[in-house]
Amino acid sequence: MNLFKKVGIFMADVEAYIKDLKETIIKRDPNQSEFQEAVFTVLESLKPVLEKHPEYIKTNILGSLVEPERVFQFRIPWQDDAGNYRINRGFRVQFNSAIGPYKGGLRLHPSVNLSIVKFLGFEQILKNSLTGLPIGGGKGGADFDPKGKSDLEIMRFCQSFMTELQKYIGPNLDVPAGDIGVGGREIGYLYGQYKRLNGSQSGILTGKGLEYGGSLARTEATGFGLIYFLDALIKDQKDSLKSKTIKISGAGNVAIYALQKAQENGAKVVTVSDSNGYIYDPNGIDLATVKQIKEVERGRIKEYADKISTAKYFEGSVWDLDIDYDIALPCATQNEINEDQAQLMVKNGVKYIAEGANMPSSTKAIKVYKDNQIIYGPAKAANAGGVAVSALEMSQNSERLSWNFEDVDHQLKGIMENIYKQISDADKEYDLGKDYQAGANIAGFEKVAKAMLAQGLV
Ligand SMILES: NC(=O)C1=CN([C@@H]2O[C@H](COP(=O)(O)OP(=O)(O)OC[C@H]3O[C@@H](n4cnc5c(N)ncnc54)[C@H](O)[C@@H]3O)[C@@H](O)[C@H]2O)C=CC1
Ligand SMILES: O=C(O)CCC(=O)C(=O)O
Repeated sequence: MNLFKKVGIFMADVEAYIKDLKETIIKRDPNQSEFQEAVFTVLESLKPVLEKHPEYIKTNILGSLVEPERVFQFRIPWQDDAGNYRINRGFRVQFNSAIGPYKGGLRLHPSVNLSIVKFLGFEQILKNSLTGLPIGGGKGGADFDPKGKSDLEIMRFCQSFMTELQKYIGPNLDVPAGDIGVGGREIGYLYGQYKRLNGSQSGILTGKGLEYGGSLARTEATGFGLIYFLDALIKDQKDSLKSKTIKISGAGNVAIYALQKAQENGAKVVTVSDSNGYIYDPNGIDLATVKQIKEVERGRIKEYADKISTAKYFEGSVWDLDIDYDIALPCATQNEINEDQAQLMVKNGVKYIAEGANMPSSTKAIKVYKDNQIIYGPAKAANAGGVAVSALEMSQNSERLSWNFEDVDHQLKGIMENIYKQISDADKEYDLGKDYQAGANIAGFEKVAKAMLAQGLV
C-alpha cells in the first residue's frame, strides 16, 4: 500500500505523470529554456492538485495546457531612415482560450524568440485566470530593438508588424497590448494600421490613447496593481508599507508607477535601473525626474545623476548593490535575479519580494527566498493589474463608454486584493506554508482546468 495514497491516485502516479510530461516537453523543444523553466515550476506546484483530482491525469489536461493552441511566426520587412531594407522576425502565440479571447502583450526587444514568447504566453494563462475576468492567454512580439530608432522608424516597423499580425487577431479572438518596448506610441501606430487595413473601429488592442478608446488608469495599472497586491500581502502579515525601504529595478512603465504608488503609501524607494546600470539615491528617488527622463526625453537612467546631486549612477545590476532594505520589486525583465543576488537579499535583511516583471527571479533564486522565509509574491499574481485593466478597457469599448479614473482604479484595487485572497486561500487549503508561488499556480490553474474539461477535448 502506497503511503501517499489520497483520493484514488498514488503520489507515484503523479510523479510519473509529471516526469513523463517534462521529458515530452524537452524532447519537443529542447532549446526553449525559458519556456521549460516557466512550465516546470508550474508542474511542480500542481502535484497536490493532481493527487486530489485523478480526472486531470486521466484527461491529460496538463498535456493540453503546455501546448499552445496556435503559434504564428512571420517576417517583418521595414525600411530605416538611411533607406536600408531591414528584416525582423515576429511572433504571436495563442496559448489558451478556455476562459476567453487570447489576451497578452507584444514585446519589442532583441532577445525575443519563440521560447520567450511561449514562456510569457504560458504565464499569461494562469495570470489572466487569477484576475477573475474572461480572458485567455496569449503573447507576441518581435526581435526588433527600439533603442535609438527615430519616431518614423518605429512607425514604419509597427505598420509592417501589424500588416501581418492583423490576419490573426480580432476583438473576440485575440486582443494584444503593450509589454517591454511597446507603450502608447507603438500601440497608436499599430492601431492606426489595423484600422487602415480593416476599416473598423474595434477594440483590437488595449493600452490605446485616451482620445481613441483607451482606458484611464491602464498606463498606471501594472505598477499601481503591484503595490495594491503588496499592500494586501503585507497587511496579512500584520505589517505595513509605511517607512519601508524599497529597491526597484527597471525604469519603464511598470517601475515608474510602482515607484509612484509606493511613495504614496509612505515607503522610500532608493533605486531604479535600466539595462546598462542603476541609480542609487539614499534620499529617495525623485519621481518627476524619472518620468521626465524616461517618458518625455526617452533617455538613459544615468542622466538622473546629472540632475539630482544626492544620487549616484553605477554600471551593472541593481541586485549587486549591497545596502540594507526591506522590499525588492523587480520590474525590468526575466531572470534578472540569480542565486547569489538572492543570497545578498537575505544578507541585506529583505523581508518581502513582489514581482512586477515576468519571471524576474531564477528558479534557484526562488529557492533562496523560500529557504530564508522571504515572503514571495510571484509575477503572475503581483503584476496582473495591467492585464486586468486591459480587460476593463475591452468592456468599456464594447459598451462604447469611458469610465472615470477613480472607478477603474477602485476596480483594480479590488481585483488585486481578490488575487491575494485567492492565492492565500489556496496556500491554506493545500497547507503550503505561505508558498504563494504554488498558491498562485494552483488558484490560476483550477479555473482554467474546469473550463477546459467542460468544453470537452480541448
Ligand atoms: N507593461 C505592462 O503592463 C506589463 C509589463 N509586465 C512586465 O514588466 C516588465 C517591464 O515591462 P515594462 O515596464 O512594460 O517595459 P518598459 O519597456 O516600459 O521598461 C522595461 C524596463 O526594463 C529595463 N530593462 C530591460 N531589459 C533589461 C535588462 N536586461 N536588465 C535590466 N533592465 C532591463 C529597461 O531599460 C526599462 O527600464 C517586463 O517583464 C514585462 O513583461 C508585466 C505585466 C504587465
Ligand atoms: O494588458 C495586456 O493585455 C498585456 C499584459 C501583459 O502582457 C502581461 O501581463 O504580461
